Amino acid sequence: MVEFDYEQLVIATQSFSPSRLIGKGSHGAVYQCILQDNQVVAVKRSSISGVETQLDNLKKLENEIFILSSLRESSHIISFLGAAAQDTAKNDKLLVMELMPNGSLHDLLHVAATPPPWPKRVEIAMQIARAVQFLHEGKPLVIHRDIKSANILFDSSWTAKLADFGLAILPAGSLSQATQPAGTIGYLDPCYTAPHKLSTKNDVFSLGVVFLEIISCRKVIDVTKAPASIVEWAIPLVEKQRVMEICDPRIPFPTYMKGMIRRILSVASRCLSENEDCRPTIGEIIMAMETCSIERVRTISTAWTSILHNLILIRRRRKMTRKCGAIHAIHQGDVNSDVSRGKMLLKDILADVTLK
Ligand SMILES: Nc1ncnc2c1ncn2[C@@H]1O[C@H](COP(=O)(O)OP(=O)(O)OP(=O)(O)O)[C@@H](O)[C@H]1O
Repeated sequence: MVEFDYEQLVIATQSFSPSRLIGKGSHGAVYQCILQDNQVVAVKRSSISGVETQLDNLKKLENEIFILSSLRESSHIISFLGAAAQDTAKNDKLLVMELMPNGSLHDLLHVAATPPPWPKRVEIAMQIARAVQFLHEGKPLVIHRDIKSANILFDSSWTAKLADFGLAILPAGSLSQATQPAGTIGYLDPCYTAPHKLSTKNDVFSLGVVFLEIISCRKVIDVTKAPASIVEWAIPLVEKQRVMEICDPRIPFPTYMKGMIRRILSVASRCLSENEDCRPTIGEIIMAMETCSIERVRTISTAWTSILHNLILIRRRRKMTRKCGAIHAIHQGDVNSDVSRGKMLLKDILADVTLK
């Protein structure tokens, strides 16, 4: 793990100046930081209010540093660049990570003026599923415990990456047996009621909620609506096959995407099953989503092949008609016809025949 110099980071964030503040969460604040080599990164510092909460926040940040430093590089997980510790007794720590300049999925869905187009939504859903697959199928196995749209951030090329590993846990570690359930209301698995109920299916539940949020653009808890919970609202509609009512009505729906959206909603409803054993594993989720995109590509490529085939046929027919016209002209000895052109076309025909 790269150890940064704490004092250098203080200078590079202009002493955690409000002008460098990107955002604040319940446990920490993130600042834009310009390193000596002019690289622009993000630095997370734990919140420093109240002695007890300060310790809690520091523990959460230390946990995030520990988890991120145990992971390999992944294109779907925020890149960890290193950490810094204050060398005096003040016990302050900093996490250095890649800067995600395009905000969060939460803001894209609920704050941005223009809703994301359907193909982009499908792409984002796939990228998040891949992030979870990396955690659940990788070594070490990691359970994130706080998958939500606010923790999915976009890099400069609008690739979605999973961030905020403050609550993440390595189930193989001794800590996991004692760790109390945690997460965010609206995304938290109702089955996760005691430490021993920790499982990858907790993340699968949260992923299902995020899928519903991407397709509907509805907030996960919206007290102005009945039912307020996105899960209670959407699942009965999926069960009654009224899936189109869940889709965000603000932008036109391309017909060719219908199958894929249906598939995502059906996967979401399985992720949200009350019985954890009925929920799919992340491998099954990816397989279901990939099968559908392969089917889509196949449909599109079949359509393209038939369009190209028809174009070739039309061109051939036109060419043949012109050639026959020329032969006819030569045979008839029509003085008005361009005999030399006819001869040239005849040469073409002979060349064609030779080639065939
Ligand atoms: N690498 C990053 N690049 C840009 N912005 C980031 C980055 N990491 C976090 N942020 C933003 O900083 C803010 C606070 O970050 P974060 O949510 O991780 O803090 P937290 O206190 O751990 O969160 P929570 O309230 O979920 O516990 C959020 O608005 C988030 O979008």
